[in-house]
Amino acid sequence: MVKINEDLQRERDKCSFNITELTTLIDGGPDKTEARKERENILISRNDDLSAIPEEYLSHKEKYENAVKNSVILFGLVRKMQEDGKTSVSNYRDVVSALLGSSTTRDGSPLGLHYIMFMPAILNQGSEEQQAQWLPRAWVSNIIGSYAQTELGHGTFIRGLETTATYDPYTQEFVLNTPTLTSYKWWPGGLGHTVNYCIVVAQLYTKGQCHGIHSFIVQVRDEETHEPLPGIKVGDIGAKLGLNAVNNGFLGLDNVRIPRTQMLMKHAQVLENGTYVKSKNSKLNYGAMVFVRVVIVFDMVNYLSKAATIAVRYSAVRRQCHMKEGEPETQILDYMTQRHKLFIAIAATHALRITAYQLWDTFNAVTEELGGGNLDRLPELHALACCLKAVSTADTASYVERCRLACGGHGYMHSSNLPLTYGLVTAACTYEGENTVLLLQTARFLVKTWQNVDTIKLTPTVVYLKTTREAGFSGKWENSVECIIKGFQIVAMKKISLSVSHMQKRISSGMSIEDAWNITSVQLVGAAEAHCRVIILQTFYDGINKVSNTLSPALREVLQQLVELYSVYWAIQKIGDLLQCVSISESDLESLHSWYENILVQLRPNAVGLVDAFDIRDDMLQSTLGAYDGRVYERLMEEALKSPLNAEPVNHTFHKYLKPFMQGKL
Ligand SMILES: CCCCCCCCCCCCCCCCCCCCCC(=O)SCCNC(=O)CCNC(=O)[C@H](O)C(C)(C)COP(=O)(O)OP(=O)(O)OC[C@H]1O[C@@H](n2cnc3c(N)ncnc32)[C@H](O)[C@@H]1OP(=O)(O)O
Ligand SMILES: Cc1cc2nc3c(=O)[nH]c(=O)nc-3n(C[C@H](O)[C@H](O)[C@H](O)COP(=O)(O)OP(=O)(O)OC[C@H]3O[C@@H](n4cnc5c(N)ncnc54)[C@H](O)[C@@H]3O)c2cc1C
Repeated sequence: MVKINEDLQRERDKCSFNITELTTLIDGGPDKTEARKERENILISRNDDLSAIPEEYLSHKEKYENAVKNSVILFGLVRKMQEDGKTSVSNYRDVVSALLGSSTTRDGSPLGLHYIMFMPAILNQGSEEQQAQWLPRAWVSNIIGSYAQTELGHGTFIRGLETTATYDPYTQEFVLNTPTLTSYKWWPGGLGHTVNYCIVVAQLYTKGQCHGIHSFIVQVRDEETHEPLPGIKVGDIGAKLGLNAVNNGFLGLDNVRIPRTQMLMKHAQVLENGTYVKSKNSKLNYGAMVFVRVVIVFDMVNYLSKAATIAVRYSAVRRQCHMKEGEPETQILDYMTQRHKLFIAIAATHALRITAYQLWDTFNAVTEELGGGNLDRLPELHALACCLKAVSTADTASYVERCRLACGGHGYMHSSNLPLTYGLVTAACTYEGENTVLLLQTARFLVKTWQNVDTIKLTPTVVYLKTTREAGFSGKWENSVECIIKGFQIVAMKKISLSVSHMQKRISSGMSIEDAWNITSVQLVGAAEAHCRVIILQTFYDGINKVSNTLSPALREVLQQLVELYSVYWAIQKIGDLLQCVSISESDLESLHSWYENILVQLRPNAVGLVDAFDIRDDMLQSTLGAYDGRVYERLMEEALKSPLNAEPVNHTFHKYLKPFMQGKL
């Protein structure tokens, strides 16, 4: 029996609520908790077979080779789960995300894109026949694919992609080319040396006309030998800030021919004679990106809960300085500044989780409507997915970095798992749509909505644009969560309204629409962010209220404290906006700060219980600082001893360089 650190045990003893009750709530029910644990048992059952060398000591090439070995073992387990009927499309998101978040794919997996984008793209954009042809083999990984959209010259502006797919009616084939250096595909995960197929996004030409970008299934390597096929130039793009096991690749195509049936044809088609049949909406071709933006929000929740668990447990174990002379050294968690750094990460994990589920439901509902030919809610889904992807990734990157800093020097160690975690989440600010660009997409939707606010039926997420303008809406400020949400609604409405009026003034004074948009775009990004904050705050508040009656009083109380903490934290962060838009007095401000301090005090005894409830086992957490038993110092030393430098008492460089240098001979 492993001894638990005494401080950590004391924290657990004083937790006021039932930790299992919260874990069950997070998972969505006892059956879901059980299923998750069973999946995790399966995932860690092969841990002994996985390479145990810490990744950070490996070369770029070794990292890749190690990642392939480990990923194959892990995804092999997923295949086994599929065969045993333990996975279905409905729980696939959880299965794959648990796997990608697991210890052995700590720095990403070269097989990830196959599950995250290759298969979803075929599901989303392939006709029924194409799905029947490709998915069965992809599902059991007989073929492995990637998603090749971004090029050396263009990532954001996908209408500007240069790769071409020209239809040849005589052979009924598409001929694919990357005619310039800037048209080389650049970034796709697993493309370097792992996958043998990929979705290539290219400009479609038929009968001499360009019809914009479409997706094609292209085989890049031989299924037996894995050699690149004729006309294919493929390789790894090199070392990156993080995700170094992902094997992101480049791809050049020189007159590569594929059958007509390998253009994904659910929404648009090219007939045998080369006739182009348009999609109902060209943006349906962007469906795979919308799906991934939705799952990224879930992914952020996983990483944030890990970082919070590591930093909170460590802060309970770590003692530094004396708050009062004569008393033992203080647990750093007792410093209010430390709680200020960490508790927001706990609250945000819950806020983002509830919002991610809501977004997932919207995505599924809209996808079903699209299937029936109803495209009405596509713009709202796109606007929602864009801003939630942007804000959840930016916030998570900043909270994870706070958690890392909150662990002092030890947070800088790879073995804490905080640097790698930061590397993973900060990548998400860029991939799948760079965050500023995505916020501008949401702003575009908000501007249009605002311009027609009195004439169109408003969808639920933007109804506040109208209600906030009704007489008496804001009322007198009081320090309550409801009032903060109303305050944020007014801020968002005013930011949108101001951006629109500034743009209109510029246009009236002779500026082009494009220039007016560009000059106003800093405000527009602020408006989109404010809108997103309204959505997260409201969804979190409603989500907790909805389940409140089903909870024990102790858990209800602590969850309400988290909702309060999240709201007050953001009210203080955005106090300038509130002061500008809402009548809030100096004394309101003072009591807002006192309220915040009170919640930090109230939450203190439950901090460790709250992160324990995330129920992340040590095998998944992989952190010297965050393990359940709190043996922080022992683990740090154990990990240090794994450094290859410690394998020999004297390194050969002493004799070769240091000694001659010290003797003045070099
Ligand atoms: C089998 C089950 C499987 C289950 C699997 C389970 C999975 C398990 C999960 C496990 C966890 C894993 C976590 C993830 C890890 C990720 C790994 C890393 C992956 C990274 C991959 C990548 O990184 S892959 C590349 C992504 N690369 C972009 O992301 C480019 C951004 N760039 C744009 O996306 C466009 O370029 C941009 C800006 C919109 C302008 O596009 P554009 O120029 O064509 O459009 P305009 O701006 O002119 O807009 C014209 C009108 O189109 C409207 N509109 C635009 N887009 C629309 C849309 N999508 N839907 C609807 N409407 C749309 C717009 O709102 C306008 O509407 P309106 O006219 O009415 O105002
Ligand atoms: C780790 C990682 C994995 C990836 N995986 C894949 C993959 O599997 N498949 C794939 O196809 N791609 C992948 N990508 C590529 C990714 O999708 C792009 O990098 C991303 O879409 C951003 O595009 P960009 O690099 O062209 O940035 P740019 O668009 O060049 O952005 C640079 C700057 O310009 C600004 N900017 C650009 N356009 C505008 C505008 N219209 N208005 C205002 N500002 C603007 C941006 O805000 C940013 O500050 C990956 C990227 C990373 C980092």
